[in-house]
Parts: sequence; structure tokens; C-alpha cells
Amino acid sequence: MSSIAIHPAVDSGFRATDAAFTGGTLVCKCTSNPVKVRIKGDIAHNHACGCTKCWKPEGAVFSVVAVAPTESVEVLENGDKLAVVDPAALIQRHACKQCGVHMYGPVEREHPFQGLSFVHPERFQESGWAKPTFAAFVSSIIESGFDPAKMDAVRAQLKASGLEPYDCLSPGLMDYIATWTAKKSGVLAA
Ligand SMILES: N[C@@H](CCC(=O)N[C@@H](CSCO)C(=O)NCC(=O)O)C(=O)O
Ligand SMILES: [Zn+2]
Ligand SMILES: [Zn+2]
Repeated sequence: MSSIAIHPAVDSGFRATDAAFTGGTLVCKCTSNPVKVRIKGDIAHNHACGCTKCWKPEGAVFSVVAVAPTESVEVLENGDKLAVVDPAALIQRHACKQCGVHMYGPVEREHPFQGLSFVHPERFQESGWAKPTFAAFVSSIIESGFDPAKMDAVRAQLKASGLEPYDCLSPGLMDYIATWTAKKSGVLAA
């Protein structure tokens, strides 16, 4: 029995991953004139994120967030309701001004994630998207007011749900970022 509301998609057990999933349409929470964003293709690096910046559903301590190539992202309907949450941030999170859901967040500046957009797959109207495989920025939930004394319990629950907890990104992604940085500085051959 889960005692901490990690995220509905995690706490209720993952929906089966469909290897044939080829994208779908993200829909915000508005009951009228919802924002619709098409993702043409599968998502990658799906993870739970504890940072303060990612959109979380009501009551959840973590977000569930993945990436897709920005060239695969197309705003279909009601794009006039979108606004960038923090123009200074690396991830340009485009949120619905009415319901608050972050619909897509492209990384446009020079960075290892340039060309990728962060999306919340739970907003797909379709099922079958790849399940989250790790938990990132776990310690950051404290910055949103989570009780620091319960961090052992959070990490234990994440592990029990199959999500290895990390306080930054996964080792694979951190290595990827560091490799990009080393090649850019010339320390490693490009
Ligand atoms: N402690 C901070 C961390 C915020 C943070 O660095 N978030 C990460 C992960 S977001 C999805 O994985 C990040 O890359 N942010 C870049 C950005 O937000 O533009 C906090 O909790 O606020
Ligand atoms: Zn909305
Ligand atoms: Zn985040």
C-alpha cells in the first residue's frame, strides 16, 4: 500500500508499455477549448521528476516527464492559451494559462538537450507510452515543502515502484551531459 502520493501513474501501477506506440495527442485539463499538442513519434527517457519546475497533477509529489524531438511537436488547437512559464529557464515550459498544465517545453539554447522538448505523457489521450524508468531530482521535493524526515520513505517507495531514485538525472544522462561538455571544451575529442 502506497503511503506517499508519488504520482497517479506510478502509484496505480504502470500502464503496459506498447512497443508500437508512435506518439499521440497531449490534451490539457480544460473542459472547454483544451490545448492539444501532437507528438509525432515515441517519447524517450520517461522519468519521475521531483523538481519544483515540472508540472505535477493535483496532490502528486513528483511529475512524470519525458522528451521528444522538438521537430515532432505540433500545436494542434488553442495554442493562443499557451504562455512560457519562465522565459529564463533552460526548458521553455509552455503552460495552458487557464488550467496550468505544461504542454511542451523545448530546449532551444546550446545545451546537450537542445532540440528536445519535455512533455508530460500522462496528458496523452492515448495509452501505451513508455513507462518511467527512474526518479530524478528526488531531494528537490523538499524545496516544495516536503518533510525532509520522510525522504528515506520516499526513496524506499520509489524503489519498490521500480524507479531508482537519483538527486540529479540518471547516471546515463549525467554521463551524456558531461561527455557533451568535455567535447565542447576540447578535453575529449569530438
Ligand atoms: N532543485 C531545483 C532543480 C531544478 C532542475 O534543475 N530541474 C531539472 C530537471 S527537469 C526534468 O527532468 C532541469 O533540467 N531543469 C531545467 C529547467 O527547469 O529549465 C528545483 O527543484 O527547482
Ligand atoms: Zn488548459
Ligand atoms: Zn523537473
